[in-house]
Amino acid sequence: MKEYSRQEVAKHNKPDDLWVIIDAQVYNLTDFADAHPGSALVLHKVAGTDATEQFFALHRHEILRKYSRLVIGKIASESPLLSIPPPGSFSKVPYAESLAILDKPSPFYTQSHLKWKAAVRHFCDTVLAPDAEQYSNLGKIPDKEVLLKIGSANLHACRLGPGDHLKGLTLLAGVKPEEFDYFHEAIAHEEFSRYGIYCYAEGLASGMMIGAPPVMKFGPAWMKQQVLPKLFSGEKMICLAITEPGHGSDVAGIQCEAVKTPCGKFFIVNGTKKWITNGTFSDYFTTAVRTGKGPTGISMLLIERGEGVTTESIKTSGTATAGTAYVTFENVKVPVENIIGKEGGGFAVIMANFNHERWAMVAGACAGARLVIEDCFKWASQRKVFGKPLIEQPVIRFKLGQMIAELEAVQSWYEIITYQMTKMSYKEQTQQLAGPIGLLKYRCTRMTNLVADNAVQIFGGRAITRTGMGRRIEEFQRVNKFGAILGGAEEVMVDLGVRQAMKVFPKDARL
Ligand code: HEM
Repeated sequence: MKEYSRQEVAKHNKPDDLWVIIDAQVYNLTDFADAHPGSALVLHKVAGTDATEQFFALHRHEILRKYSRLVIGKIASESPLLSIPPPGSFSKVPYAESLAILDKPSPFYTQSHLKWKAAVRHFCDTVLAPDAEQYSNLGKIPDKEVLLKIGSANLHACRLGPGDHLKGLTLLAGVKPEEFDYFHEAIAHEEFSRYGIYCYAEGLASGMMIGAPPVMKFGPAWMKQQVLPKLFSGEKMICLAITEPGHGSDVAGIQCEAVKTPCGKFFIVNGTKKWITNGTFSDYFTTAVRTGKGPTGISMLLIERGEGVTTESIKTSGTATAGTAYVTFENVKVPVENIIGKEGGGFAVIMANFNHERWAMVAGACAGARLVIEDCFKWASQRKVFGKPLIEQPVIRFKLGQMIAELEAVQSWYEIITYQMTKMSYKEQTQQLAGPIGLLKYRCTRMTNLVADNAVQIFGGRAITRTGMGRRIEEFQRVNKFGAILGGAEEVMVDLGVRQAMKVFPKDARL
């Protein structure tokens, strides 16, 4: 790279000959100035000077990478201070990584988990990151190629937990299928949520994480053999269709009906489903239908996209990248073999499935909150107000500390529950962890609420601006409420936790 002295750069100080120094690199901005989103005027004012401080006060560092074509050289015998970590590396910002990952002793994480985390992060940094922002901003669903690459790395299957479905698969970092546990899975959820682009992460087949387990755990053999391989490869997509316009957390109120034909070979399905993640681009719908009256009248049915199935994109607070759909089933003919579990046994399937979904949501939410905290720490350290960095203000340190304390508390509880999952069968998890996971999810979304609130106050106006330095904060605070509603509303979660506890409350306990 060509080297210049600072005196040499200083000569290029006019609008038609405009160089600046940013972090020891020399940029020729002459032709760029008129296209500069912050105006040409501000660049004219710093022409020929070192504008490092002004730059970092107003831009995210990624912009330098994006506009690296403007670099014409470097300042002789100076090195850049900013180190852009290579793909797959961990952040050195305090609390930006969970404590266990940073070489602190942990009762849960082994070398296998750490090498897995590094490999999944490398995959996400190199395959997902370039796609993420572009697709999310356009409101497009993730590139099919990306979904296929996730399939080639067997990551779709890994996000569905440990189990027989991993047998014979080659996993990243040489992790053996038999050593893969819920901590490996949790790490995969964390990494997939690390972009601060919620709806993009949702679009990465998160519908599969909730739509495929009923097939895996309760589906008939033919369904597992024919459908699962297509899902794991990324060739086909599946989603979970439970909620309806009139019934959200109140699963017992489901109205979408499936009536058997006189020959007994088919169901005819009629009804609508709302807020179905990935529904706009799914090939299969794991659908809760009413086959009779009362709680035993609910069944789960695998419905393939075809005649009578229509999906419309719902305009949510996020973007269309998540594929959130309004689904209509109109006289859809479904073979009776497509029942998942027993006819009339849908309620149990739904309840068992919710645990895994809620737990995975906590993993993703913790990773998202961590990213926000990292951005806040960086911003508070580099942003100067009233003559000193924001972090010099006790009120800012309090807000940051509050966010960290809340996050680490939730993270610890979620790790303990993850450990319990590694020691329990799926049935035991359903019986014993539904209540604690419900309460954990509630605690988690209260934490993200506080993180969003504090982060907005730390970032100020930039937290309500979709582009620029606070873009991750803006997104986080805009979609934060998704977690408090999806997979069961906060109030329902708390109630579930207490009702489950009441079931095992000792009859002979007295004050
Ligand atoms: C390599 C040099 C530079 C590049 C490639 C660049 C690029 C950009 C881009 C892409 C934005 C839009 C940011 C966004 O909304 O995401 C922006 C905004 C801005 N830039 Fe630059 N810029 C450069 C240097 C500078 C310098 C040296 C200054 C000040 C002296 C400056 C001042 C601003 C201002 C004031 C804004 C508007 C910020 C806001 O809306 O909060 N830029 N720049």
